[in-house]
Amino acid sequence: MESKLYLLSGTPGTGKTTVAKKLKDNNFSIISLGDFVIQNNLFCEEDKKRDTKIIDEEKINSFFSKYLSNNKFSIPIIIESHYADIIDLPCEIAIILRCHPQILEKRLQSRNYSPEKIRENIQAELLGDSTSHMLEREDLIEKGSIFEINSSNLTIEETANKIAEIIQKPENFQDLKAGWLSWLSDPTVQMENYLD
Ligand SMILES: Nc1ncnc2c1ncn2[C@@H]1O[C@H](COP(=O)(O)OP(=O)(O)OP(=O)(O)O)[C@@H](O)[C@H]1O
Repeated sequence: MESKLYLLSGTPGTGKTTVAKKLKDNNFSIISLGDFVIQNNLFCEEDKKRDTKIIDEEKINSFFSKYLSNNKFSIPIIIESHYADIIDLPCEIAIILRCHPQILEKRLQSRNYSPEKIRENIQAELLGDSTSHMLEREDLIEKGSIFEINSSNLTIEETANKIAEIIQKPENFQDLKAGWLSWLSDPTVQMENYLD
């Protein structure tokens, strides 16, 4: 039997990589899509202005699909990336990590990101871009299997455990179905600090 696929998305800095490392202990294989793309050079062009490379979604999907067929996985696979939604193979569940903008700002500052890059990422989190992208996946919407976790006040371990629990029994987490969280209507978010 083929291994089941799960998607873990969220704005950079929300904790996907850190939490995914913990999930390895819960018997999941982890694939960091960002590393996979770099290792296999799955880019189509360079955005010189933003000093970044543009990913080639078609190439990623065809390469990834071959990679899964050539490597037999015996345990479920979690694909983590802020663009995990682009994976067009059948997936069981998608989970989006969310983080309070003020906490995210501190985390991104500690990465020495430029003020523009921090602002861009916080705006993406404020607007729930990762959730919106995932909600374009009709297959997952039909199954009602897109969830959001607010990890702002959770430890890394608690976040990892919550992910494992959702995967095990999604029916117990109806309250976490995508759309429940909006920073835009949260009075603790100082919107004027982040919007242009
Ligand atoms: N509850 C928490 N869950 C996840 N990360 C946390 C938590 N509390 C603090 N952190 C810290 O936040 C940072 C998250 O960074 P991480 O690289 O895991 O984010 P990411 O979402 O994978 O970012 P990117 O998309 O850029 O890879 C880490 O330094 C981690 O230690």
